[in-house]
Amino acid sequence: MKITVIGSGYVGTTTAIVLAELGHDVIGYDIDSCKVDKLNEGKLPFIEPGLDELLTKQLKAGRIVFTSNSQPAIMSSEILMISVGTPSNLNGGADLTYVGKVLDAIAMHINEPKIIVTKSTVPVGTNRWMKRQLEEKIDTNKYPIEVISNPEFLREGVALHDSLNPSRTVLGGENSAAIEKVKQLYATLETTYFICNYETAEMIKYASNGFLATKISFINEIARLADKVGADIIGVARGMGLDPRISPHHLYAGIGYGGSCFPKDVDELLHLAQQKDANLSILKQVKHINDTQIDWFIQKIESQMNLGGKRVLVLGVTFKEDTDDQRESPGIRIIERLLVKGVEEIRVMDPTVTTLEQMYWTKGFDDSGKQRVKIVTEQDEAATGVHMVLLTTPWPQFTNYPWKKWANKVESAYIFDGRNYLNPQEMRSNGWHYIGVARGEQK
Ligand SMILES: NC(=O)c1ccc[n+]([C@@H]2O[C@H](COP(=O)([O-])OP(=O)(O)OC[C@H]3O[C@@H](n4cnc5c(N)ncnc54)[C@H](O)[C@@H]3O)[C@@H](O)[C@H]2O)c1
Ligand SMILES: O=c1ccn([C@@H]2O[C@H](COP(=O)(O)OP(=O)(O)O[C@H]3O[C@H](CO)[C@@H](O)[C@H](O)[C@H]3O)[C@@H](O)[C@H]2O)c(=O)[nH]1
Repeated sequence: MKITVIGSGYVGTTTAIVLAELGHDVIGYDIDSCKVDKLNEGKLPFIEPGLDELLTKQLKAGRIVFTSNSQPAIMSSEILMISVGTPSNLNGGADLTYVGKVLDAIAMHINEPKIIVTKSTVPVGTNRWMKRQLEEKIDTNKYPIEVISNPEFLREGVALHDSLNPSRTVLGGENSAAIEKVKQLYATLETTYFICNYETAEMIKYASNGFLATKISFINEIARLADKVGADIIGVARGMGLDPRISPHHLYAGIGYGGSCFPKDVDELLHLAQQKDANLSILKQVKHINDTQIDWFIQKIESQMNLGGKRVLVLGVTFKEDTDDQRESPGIRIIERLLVKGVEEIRVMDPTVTTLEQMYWTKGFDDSGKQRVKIVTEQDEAATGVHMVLLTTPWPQFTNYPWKKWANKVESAYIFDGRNYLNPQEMRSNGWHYIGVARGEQK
């Protein structure tokens, strides 16, 4: 089948490449011509393990091409899959500007009947609204259109695995022929289809993210108590997770969830609840716990030493490992907090960052603040003279860092492991004072 994937970001690029891998003819369309040029040269505009090899393979096979020209992108395919961003508005609701622009482009270039598939995460009610918008803009007697909601559940860092092995394929819509056609896109994948109406499909996506965020905030709150009573939160989560009704997944305590999805999707759910006069009291708490988990971690550091005037090595600025995505990253939030606390110098190590310009600042720190931040790429001298090391992203590389050697070069050998990633015994035997998130230190 011929498909145009609109938006070549993390989701759109992955989806386009995977659809090509499934044997379809794919056009990736994005308004960002730099991104498009890169992709046509076989270079990914972001880091996602395994995806670059597949991109090269599919470009060579001629099954995929990228364009920033909307006209051929829309005219060439019967199926148009939307995967543009839906970031948060200031009021917490999702911003549908990009989706609206796509609808305008479709209306402008429509030349045949089309099925519009919504992969972007859009608020409940949006697919129905999209259909109405298109029906207003297009002569649907001449060019009938159908809209199908097909929310995406991939995780960054393992996007290829998740796309090739979907936990489920949710299809929301009103036209069974169009739903059948979308099912054919995935015919060679093993998946369970869940067919429902628009609102149910949209709600499944938000409720799934809300629930996963709830698991994380739940375990983080339990960690705060575990920390006071000397229980090891890793053991607690493992023991809980042995019950298949609980499961061990998304039950790792740390410095809170980040990324472009959980924070924004929890906000949108809360926004919708407010509009509809419903009280999502659990999710309010989930957000609150996540927002304050970094305060809790900073307090833990300050219970050991003052931050003012200290030199700190921060390991990790991406919101999780195996991605270069820093959106809503807890590591960045910690750096911003350290600057406010008056640390003298912050050294940052992250496998995806080599210059300060690559850091995704959120609070608009002035240059004097940023002057206290240095990107370090060489392991050897990274820890020389620092008062503490903070691990903020669980990059596998960090376990192999020269911890023993570093312990002899630091001003004081304190490691605060915000992801419970390192082995406390090993770190202690390497000469470090190890403090994790509720790792069973006796009070
Ligand atoms: N990132 C994830 O892990 C993930 C997973 C599941 C669902 N989602 C959802 O998928 C959507 C996309 O997320 P993302 O992380 O890929 O976003 P992204 O910001 O990485 O990519 C969005 C892309 O859309 C392009 N774009 C914007 N307006 C356009 C237009 N009018 N025409 C064509 N292209 C346009 C942008 O240039 C950008 O390249 C969001 O709704 C998100 O919530 C994301
Ligand atoms: O037990 C856990 C699991 C995750 N995290 C953190 O939570 C955030 C999100 O992690 P993860 O869910 O692995 O990554 P995302 O790529 O944001 O994927 C989520 O958001 C996507 C966008 O909606 C969905 O498609 C996915 O199903 C959903 O897992 C990251 O900061 C993680 O470090 C924890 O703190 N503890």
